[in-house]
Amino acid sequence: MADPAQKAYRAAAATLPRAPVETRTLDVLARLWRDWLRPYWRRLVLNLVLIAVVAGATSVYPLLIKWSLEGFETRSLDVIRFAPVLVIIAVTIKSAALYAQRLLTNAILSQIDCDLQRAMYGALVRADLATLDKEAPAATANRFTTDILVLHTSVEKLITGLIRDGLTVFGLLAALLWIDWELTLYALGALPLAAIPIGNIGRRLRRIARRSQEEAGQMTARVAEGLSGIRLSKTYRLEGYLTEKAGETFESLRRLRVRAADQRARIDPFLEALAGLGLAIIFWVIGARIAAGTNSIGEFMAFVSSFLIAGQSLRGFGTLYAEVQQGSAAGERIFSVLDAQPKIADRPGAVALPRVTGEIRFDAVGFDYEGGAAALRDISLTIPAGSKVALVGRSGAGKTTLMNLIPRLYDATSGAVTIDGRDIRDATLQSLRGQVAVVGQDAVIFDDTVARNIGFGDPEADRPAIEQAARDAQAWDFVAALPEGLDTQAGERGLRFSGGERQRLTIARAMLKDAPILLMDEPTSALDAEAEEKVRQALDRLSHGRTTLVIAHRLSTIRDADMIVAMDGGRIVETGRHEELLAKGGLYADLHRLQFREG
Ligand SMILES: Nc1ncnc2c1ncn2[C@@H]1O[C@H](COP(=O)(O)OP(=O)(O)OP(=O)(O)O)[C@@H](O)[C@H]1O
Repeated sequence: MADPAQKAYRAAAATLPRAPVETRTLDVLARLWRDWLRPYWRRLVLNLVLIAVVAGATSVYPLLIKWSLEGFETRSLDVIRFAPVLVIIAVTIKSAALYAQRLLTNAILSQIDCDLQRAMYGALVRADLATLDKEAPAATANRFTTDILVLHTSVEKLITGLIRDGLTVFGLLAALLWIDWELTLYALGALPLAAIPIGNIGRRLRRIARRSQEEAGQMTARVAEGLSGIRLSKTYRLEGYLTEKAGETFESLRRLRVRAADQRARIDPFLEALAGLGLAIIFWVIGARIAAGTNSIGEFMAFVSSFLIAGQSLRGFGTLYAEVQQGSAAGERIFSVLDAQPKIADRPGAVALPRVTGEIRFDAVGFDYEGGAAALRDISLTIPAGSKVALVGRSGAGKTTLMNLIPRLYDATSGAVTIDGRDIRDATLQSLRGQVAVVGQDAVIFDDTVARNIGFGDPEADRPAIEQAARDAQAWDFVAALPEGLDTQAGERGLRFSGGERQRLTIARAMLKDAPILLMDEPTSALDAEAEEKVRQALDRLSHGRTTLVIAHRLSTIRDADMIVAMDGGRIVETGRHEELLAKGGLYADLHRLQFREG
């Protein structure tokens, strides 16, 4: 494994692949509509109808008032009897429609949130490790909450605002044109010019929104990182350091928020000024016309009041525009997750690998991490079927990287890896990974029952097979003692078990998988002597008859290996059995001396 600090640094330094920086807002909206909103078009239409009902009921109020007042004056019995009833009906209709509309909008949008989250999670768990490495997991998780929320809010406002303000603006515009088309053109002549500054503000807002979302991801990552390492941090008295580090991201997020607010705040006054300019033009033209006796004051009043109301709705549009820019930045980040195409996938014509004997060959293999230095160079190595091979070397030598190539967690940059003489890139991923079992230092236990946790090794295994695997892995003694045996919940990250117990559960899982190739990152190095002995027995049993590749941290455990491969700086520097390598006096002998002295 690479140094966690380095990993964290790399994660902090980059993010998941970004969409081409200037994807147009319209493209994002079009995609949102095409792929995510359109399936719900019927409900959306119903939503529009409800918005229209609300608007209709609202416009009935003034009519009702006018009718009632007139009726009251003439003491019309009809009016006196029915006016209150009609008011109640109108209010009831409006309230019901309003409630239904809000509910429906949120039901549609929540459904879309859920669809997007599902798709994003699916894309992420299928993504290549090389892609996932680029962002801290907590920052990626943030896309499921913050980005989704920003998109949700912006689409919600878009749906209601576009209809409400759009209808008002177009209605009033038609009225203005009808009252006096010439004056309308004069008054709105400057409007197209507004597109330039508003467009600029929009672009800036989007950039800021994108950076804010990235920063929010960093913030979540920092908080999560700090809390997950809190035990260690406390013993090193790192509270001050952590608070300061996290404070930096809070601060840069604050700065971005202020900048966004600054840009948003410019839109309203700008449109207000533009409306003022229009009004000045109206005054000027009308003034001239009144002086010439071609217009009356009455015409002037109607025009001006409609113009002012239209101006208000136009400002509503401005706010909406800002909102949409932010939503589209969030949409872009969401889509970039969906678009991360795994490079490690089945080739056309890939065939299912039949059960292998397990001979593994590395043929002049080189590997570079994206943006990193060469991690493996010119590796040529044959691991005979059924043998036990140990990888040793200093930290960072490339042992984990080499192992990761076998189940194609990464693909070699050059050269080839073959199993039973077949290039692993020609086999289907499923059949390849089905033949490889992995037991690592961190025993991964999911928050499910013990039986399920073991059963992941072979989804078709029945209870007796699971029980047998637990016995073979020396896990039965503690599993049987659990309150509900195999059906006991393992708890989050398997926290109810000790390190050694967790290891034995993962060994049981590997037992059940019964794969011909076993990869181990020496899982006993973190255990105490007693736990280690049990795990070791289980591992011996597990590795029996399989091609076993083990990363050895304690050299005492690999004296019996068929071959020891010593690595340094991404290369193999020597291979041989324990005694041979000791006699040779090279890297292995050095490492051995070092451990012996420490021991
Ligand atoms: N995801 C990654 N992205 C970029 N570089 C990486 C990544 N993982 C490892 N490296 C680098 O590749 C080199 C080999 O790392 P690797 O994890 O294979 O070493 P290792 O021998 O397993 O070390 P250790 O014994 O400490 O686990 C190191 O220089 C490491 O920093």
